[in-house]
Amino acid sequence: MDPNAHALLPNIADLLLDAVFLVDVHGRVVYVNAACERIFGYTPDELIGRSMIDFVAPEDRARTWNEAMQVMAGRPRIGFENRYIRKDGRQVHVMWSARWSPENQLRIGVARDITERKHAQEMQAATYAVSEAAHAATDLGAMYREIHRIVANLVPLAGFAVATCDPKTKQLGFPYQMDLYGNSPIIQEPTTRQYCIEVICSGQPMLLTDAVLATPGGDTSMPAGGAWLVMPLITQNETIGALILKSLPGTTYSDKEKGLLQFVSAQVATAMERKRLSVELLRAARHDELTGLPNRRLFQDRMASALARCKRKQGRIALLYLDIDDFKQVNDSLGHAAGDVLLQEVAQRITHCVREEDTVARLGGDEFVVLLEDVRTADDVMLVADKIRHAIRQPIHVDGFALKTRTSIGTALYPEHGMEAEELLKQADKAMYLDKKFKARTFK
Ligand SMILES: Nc1nc2c(ncn2[C@@H]2O[C@H](COP(=O)(O)OP(=O)(O)OP(=O)(O)O)[C@@H](O)[C@H]2O)c(=O)[nH]1
Repeated sequence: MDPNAHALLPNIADLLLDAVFLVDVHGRVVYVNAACERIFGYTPDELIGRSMIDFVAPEDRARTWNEAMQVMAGRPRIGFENRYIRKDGRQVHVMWSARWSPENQLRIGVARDITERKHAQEMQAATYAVSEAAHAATDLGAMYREIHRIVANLVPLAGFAVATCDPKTKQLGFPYQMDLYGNSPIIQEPTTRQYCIEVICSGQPMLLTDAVLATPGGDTSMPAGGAWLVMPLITQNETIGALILKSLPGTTYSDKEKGLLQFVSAQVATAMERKRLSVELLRAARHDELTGLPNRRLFQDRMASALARCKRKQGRIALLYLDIDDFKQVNDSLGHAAGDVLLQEVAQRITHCVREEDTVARLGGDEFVVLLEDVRTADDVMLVADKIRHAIRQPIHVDGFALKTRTSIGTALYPEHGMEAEELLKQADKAMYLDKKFKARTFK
């Protein structure tokens, strides 16, 4: 090569947009071009003589070391990607082209800053992950946990909370809040509520740079400091809540991170609304609208599961079939709305007479059914039936009238009266009919 041209090489290297490194056999930097400072934030003086691996993000060190060994063994490589920590603490993604120079005993590496591309990929991956979470999560709780995981993969996160606005009451609640170690709660609800309302009203994110939202005494495992970022959850039609992110101690969120989080929040808002709708639809399909009780379909599912459990464990269950006596008269004399109130009150009273694990369902009209789990004797079933009869017999106040209501109840036990749901239901219905007929005859 012309010696003049040779002398120009360092100038040429400094004009390159990619960073050029020469690293010796011990892994120490011996030369860098000007682009290194732009990409890594360190001046050549700050890099030369230092060990290259010290600048690599800790999570990538092992595979970077491995890659360096491969290159030094004479296997040149184009396309190895890893992350470095810039002087300002931010992460930079680079793609390498590297080879070993045996005559100089130096590793020659050219590094391209691919942070922007990675950022775009991250956004795409986050969109996909959020939409996947909305589909895969069985309920809203599972979805919040998954969103926490996705956000923690995108930005450094010490804690995460979700604030949601109830679509009916417009009340703000915190259905999810968790720190790095799985502790909850992490926020002071009254203070956080004020900030969230502000964010929801303005539709603008808010960055709080001290511990204003933290629970007093909470999070003692970490030094104080760090920032709180409150991001509005905006759908096409409205703001449905906020995401609350707590940064790692002593750090805050950069504008770039805020931009990424704003994008992710929009995806999360859409996914949350979709999930909420599907949860509501599922609930509506399995519950009675008037009383909020399980409907026939959900009752059948519960019955099937209870029977399966019983068959496995030789257990016993009972069915109570209830029908309000002369309910038609309430409708006819006081109107349908009054009849509705009576049905709602009856539903409540039956529910209060049984245990939480039992199921009270409305089959339609004035007919209810109770599935009692873990029944010991037939006498126990009679006791529950009497308790319900007594509860319903107490006056029910509707439209200024104290209505005296009675109910007919028929019972059936598994395994005595049948092995399958249908048989048991038929048997309980028949017994209820006999109860009603007996009372009618007695009354006459
Ligand atoms: N208010 C109200 N009434 C309903 C609803 N669904 C069904 N009904 C009415 O409930 C009544 C059911 O009456 P029945 O069970 O046939 O008759 P009953 O007066 O209770 O007589 P017995 O069962 O023989 O004691 C009918 O008048 C239906 O129109 C509802 O959601 N709300």
